[in-house]
Amino acid sequence: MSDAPDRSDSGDANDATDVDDASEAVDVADANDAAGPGELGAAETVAATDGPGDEPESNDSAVEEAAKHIPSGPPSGTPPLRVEGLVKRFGGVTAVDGASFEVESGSLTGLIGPNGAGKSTTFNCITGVHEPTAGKVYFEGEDITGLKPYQIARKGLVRTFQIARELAEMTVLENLMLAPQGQLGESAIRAVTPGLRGGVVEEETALRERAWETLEFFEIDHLAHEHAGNLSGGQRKLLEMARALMTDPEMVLLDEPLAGVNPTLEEKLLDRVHDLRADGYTFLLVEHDMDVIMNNCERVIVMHQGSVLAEGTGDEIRNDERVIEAYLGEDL
Ligand SMILES: Nc1ncnc2c1ncn2[C@@H]1O[C@H](COP(=O)(O)OP(=O)(O)OP(=O)(O)O)[C@@H](O)[C@H]1O
Repeated sequence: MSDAPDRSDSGDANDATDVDDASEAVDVADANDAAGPGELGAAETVAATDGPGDEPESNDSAVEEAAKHIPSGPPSGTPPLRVEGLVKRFGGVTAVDGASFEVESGSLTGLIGPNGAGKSTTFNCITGVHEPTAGKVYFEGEDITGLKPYQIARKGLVRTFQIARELAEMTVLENLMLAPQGQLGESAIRAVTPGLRGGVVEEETALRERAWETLEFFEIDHLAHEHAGNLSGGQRKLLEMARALMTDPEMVLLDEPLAGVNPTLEEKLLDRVHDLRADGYTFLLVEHDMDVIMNNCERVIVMHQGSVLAEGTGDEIRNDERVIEAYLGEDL
């Protein structure tokens, strides 16, 4: 592993052979094992961009210029996410039982609750992994209930996914290059066009530049040619977030992004989240570490037994009798 990132694609052709498997993995119901929305339809993209001799058309000044635009940031406006009366039943188990809440634009909102409260199922219903039994999910005012994960991702609402086995066998750069064809946001394309071929640039080139910028933003560019499976737990988390950011989303859902991450990388990851948030991105964060939630989220939603028990600032939540009771004396 070299510290100086090699911007050529040194990954051999075999590295891309599992892409079809990765794409198929998206259909797996268990989100934790599934590849993220970023892989959909990406097979040709990788095949087309990873051949030997396919050197990136580097233009340092353009890349520097582009880096200033990362992240390019979404427009601000009304609450981007609204969940209304969400219900999800699995047979006789009611995992989510009428949850309703809003996430404000540009906020870092925490979603907490005791084990089994319904947080992950809510995430899965919002992002299309599960179809809700009842209720509605609105994104930017649009009803997205029941849409497929890739359709929701295309609208700018993405989540992080654990790096699946197939993706672990690919390099870090390839993982980012798996952003879906035609799904790179227009602002992402604009961000890499200044000075390049008079403004006419192929999406493939934009995708590569975007991948490098994103790696640099997360400070994992030195790992570009490393197989994802060789990364530490914390580096993987950075990669997972980098992959989510590749499509220039407006809102990112983070499901325990700090699990197993050492304090140094945890700080780096949170710093990046705050940077992105300052640029207008909206985050909804599920995290068991209360200190992380209380120190970083300006708003906290507490779920209990499938519905929303309380909402407020960290201090309000910490002192809410109902919340204290729900956690049965656990430290808040
Ligand atoms: N696929 C499923 N089939 C049956 N029951 C499920 C399924 N997924 C979740 N549940 C149940 O739904 C309830 C809510 O689970 P969920 O994972 O959403 O809670 P959570 O708040 O994310 O919990 P944790 O913090 O422990 O991850 C639990 O009782 C769980 O056992």
